[in-house]
Amino acid sequence: MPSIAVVYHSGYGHTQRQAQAVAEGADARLIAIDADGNLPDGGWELLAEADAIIFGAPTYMGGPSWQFKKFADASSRPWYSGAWKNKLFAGFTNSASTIGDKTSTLNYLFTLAMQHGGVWVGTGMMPANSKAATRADLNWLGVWSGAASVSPSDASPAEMFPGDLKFATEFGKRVAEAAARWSRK
Ligand SMILES: Cc1cc2nc3c(=O)[nH]c(=O)nc-3n(C[C@H](O)[C@H](O)[C@H](O)COP(=O)(O)O)c2cc1C
Repeated sequence: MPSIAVVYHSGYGHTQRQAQAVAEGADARLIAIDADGNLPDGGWELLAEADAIIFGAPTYMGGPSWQFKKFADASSRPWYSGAWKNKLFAGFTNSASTIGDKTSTLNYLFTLAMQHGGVWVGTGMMPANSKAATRADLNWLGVWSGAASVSPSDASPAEMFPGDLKFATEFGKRVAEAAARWSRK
C-alpha cells in the first residue's frame, strides 16, 4: 500500500478539519505545521518516505499562511538532493470568502510541487453548479486544481459545509487511487 502524508498548517482549526477529511479519504498520516512554521519530530522523515504528499494551507491575504511558506522554504533541503522527485503531490485550501483568491494558494501549492519535480493530482470531480445544487453537494465551488472549502468568517470549524468536507474526503480517495497506480511497491 502506498504511503501518503498530508502536511498542513491551520491557524484557527478550519484547515485542520479539512486536512482530517482529506487524510481520512487517503488513509494518510497527518503532519501539522505548528504556529512557528515548524514540523513535529519525525515529520521530515515521514515526508521523505511518502509516495504522495498532499499540501494544505489556509488562504491568508491571497496566498498560503507564512507558516506554510516557512515549511515550503525549508523544503529547499530535499529539493537540493531531488529527494521528492517523482512523488505524487496534491493540495487543498480553506478560506472565508467563497472565492477569496483560493486559487492563488492552490497555484502556489502546485508550483511548489513542480519545483520538487513531482506529479500533480487534481480533483477530477464534476462541479455541482445547477440551480438545484446545495452546499451539501460535492465540488459546489467548481475547483479542479485542488480541494477547496469555505468557512464563513463567523463559522467555527464544527460549522463547515458538509459538501466541502465530503469533497475533501473524496479528493483524498482520488490521491490514494492515483498513488496506488503510481507506486511500484
Ligand atoms: C491574516 C488573514 C488573512 C486572510 N486572508 C483571506 C483571504 O485572502 N481570502 C479569504 O477568503 N479569507 C481570508 N482570511 C480568512 C481565513 O482564510 C479563514 O478564516 C480560514 O477559515 C482560516 O483557516 P484556519 O482556521 O485553518 O486558519 C484571512 C484570515 C487571516 C487571519
